[in-house]
Amino acid sequence: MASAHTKAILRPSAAKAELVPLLPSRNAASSVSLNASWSRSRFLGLRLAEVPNISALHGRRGRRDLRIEASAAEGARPTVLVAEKLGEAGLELLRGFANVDCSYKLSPEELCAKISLCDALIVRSGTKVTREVFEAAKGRLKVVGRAGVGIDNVDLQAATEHGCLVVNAPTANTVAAAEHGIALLASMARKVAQADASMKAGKWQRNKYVGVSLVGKTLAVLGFGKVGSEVARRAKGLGMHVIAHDPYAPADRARAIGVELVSIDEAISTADFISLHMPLTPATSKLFNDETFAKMKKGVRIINVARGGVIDEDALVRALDNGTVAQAALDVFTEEPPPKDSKLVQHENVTVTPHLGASTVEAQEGVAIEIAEAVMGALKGELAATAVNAPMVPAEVLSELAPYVILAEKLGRLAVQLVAGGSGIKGVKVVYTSARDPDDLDTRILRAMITKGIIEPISSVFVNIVNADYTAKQRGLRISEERISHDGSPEIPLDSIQVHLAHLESKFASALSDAGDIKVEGRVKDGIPHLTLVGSFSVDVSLEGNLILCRQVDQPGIIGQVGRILAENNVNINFMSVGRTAPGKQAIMAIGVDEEPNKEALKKIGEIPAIEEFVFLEL
Ligand SMILES: NC(=O)C1=CN([C@@H]2O[C@H](COP(=O)(O)OP(=O)(O)OC[C@H]3O[C@@H](n4cnc5c(N)ncnc54)[C@H](O)[C@@H]3O)[C@@H](O)[C@H]2O)C=CC1
Ligand SMILES: O=C(O)C(=O)COP(=O)(O)O
Repeated sequence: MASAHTKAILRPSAAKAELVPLLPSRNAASSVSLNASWSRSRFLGLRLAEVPNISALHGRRGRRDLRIEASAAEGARPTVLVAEKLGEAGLELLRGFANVDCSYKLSPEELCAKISLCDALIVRSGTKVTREVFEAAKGRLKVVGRAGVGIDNVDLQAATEHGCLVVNAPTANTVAAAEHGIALLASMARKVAQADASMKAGKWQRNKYVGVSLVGKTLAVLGFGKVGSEVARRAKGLGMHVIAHDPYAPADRARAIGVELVSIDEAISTADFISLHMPLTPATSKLFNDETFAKMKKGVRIINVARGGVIDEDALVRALDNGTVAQAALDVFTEEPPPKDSKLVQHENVTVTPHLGASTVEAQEGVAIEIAEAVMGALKGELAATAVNAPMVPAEVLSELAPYVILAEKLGRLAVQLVAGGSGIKGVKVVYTSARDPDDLDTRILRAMITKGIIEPISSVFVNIVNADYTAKQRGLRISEERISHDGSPEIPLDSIQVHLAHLESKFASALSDAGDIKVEGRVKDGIPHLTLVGSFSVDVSLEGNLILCRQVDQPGIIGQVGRILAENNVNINFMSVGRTAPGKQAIMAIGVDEEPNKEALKKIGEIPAIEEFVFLEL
């Protein structure tokens, strides 16, 4: 923590002064979420552990949160709780790396009781990973792996607030789900399940089970993502006319398959068959209700292999009873398993399967391997390609930004240590100077690190790339970003990063800019982060070890006096630079030191007559 002295208000006791907490209290409720998005799973991910010091981004809280990486390195294995059946190939991979506890069918209470002993949790759709689970984890749970696509059973907001990464396995069961959709489509049209049950009951009812043909019929695919587009492709092979509705799907992908993207009203009012393939979100919950059924073509047939909650099930029963919907084929239900006396399940025009979309041998092996790799990667400090609640930055971008990531955190740490007691930080402005096109510079990871640098020294929360934006918002910390274009080479991502803390008193008055902000600026030189500006004084000191900033009247001998005091206390100087306004006027001396000087040494530096103020800062 910073210590600060000024000649005017020299307070030796301030050598370990507490910094002012950010406002409002960190317990304040907030509804902010960090870029959680369903479509994120399509982006490339980061491999944090491959970049020096970047693993600190994930799950670090001082020494305690280095635990997972340290434990992997030291042979103390992390513990992975597998709460639902997972393919053997995935379990084998996990066992090579972690202690694997396969405990299926845990009650919510049992899950909460176990979770504080686990570093990772793997689930399918049958386990609700609620806020209570994250709270019960007491900070140990670092990653939740969803062995499948839908993450509506994981409280993403709570995961983000707890800095817990959520990863899924978004691709391995796509074909299985699409094939199941087609299986339900065909078997519903030909009443296969009903005819089968009738024969097994000893009957031979050829007239009762007359079906409808698929060829030439219109199928509306709602949700034209991975599964939806595979269903569309297969339905075209069956000779169907396929249209699709998806507000976010690219038109060229639809065109490539020969599918027309239409409005939801057009889709549901013209289709003979409707197949649902969107996620369950607040926007899609009960999207199919009395009103939507009323707009459908009479006798429409509906297939749902997505999520039960997308349909108002009572409304579907009414639509089946009044003939608006001729048939439905459902793999998913609002409540799973549905109540035994569910009218929907029992309805003679409804074909049901118990959430089997992903249940093929091949898909389950694939999903198990996909999620095991994602979870292991996350535990090693890598951010998986399938992270759902963290910004995705391609590996090559991350590797290029690596020294700037370190610089960003150090500038945040420096700036916050310059704040004088009494004033809470509210506004942070980050200014990036770069020759790059703004679209070609992803600053989210830098912003996360500046946030980490500002918040961690003054609080007990740990900040990582998952919860940085959330934590900042929760604490009332507004972080704005500005770009200044620069004439250098676009090969270099950034020329400089400036961190401004708005209108605060500083322990080191020289750190205030003309605008009255605490201002520090850094650059990367030969791959090493340097501090290059404090307030309006240019300095140049590598950001390693710790830092002493002194302001003095420019005159001979000061460097020698400070150097001698440090040497007498066995404090090694690793870098030194002096920035002055003009010869003989005020100067700032920035001294990089490997060790922390003791109070006595700091006091002696403060007593050098020419030194007007100084501050010791931990990097
Ligand atoms: N029954 C089962 O066992 C399985 C079910 N699923 C479910 O299938 C669904 C689709 O999975 P994927 O295709 O892998 O996901 P995806 O993310 O690739 O596709 C979902 C698509 O839905 C679209 N969408 C979002 N909101 C929409 C709205 N209001 N209207 C229309 N489209 C909207 C998105 O833009 C996206 O293109 C998910 O709900 C998933 O949980 C997936 C695999 C197996
Ligand atoms: O992947 C999905 O979204 C699924 O619905 C599959 O669920 P499951 O893993 O079979 O419980």
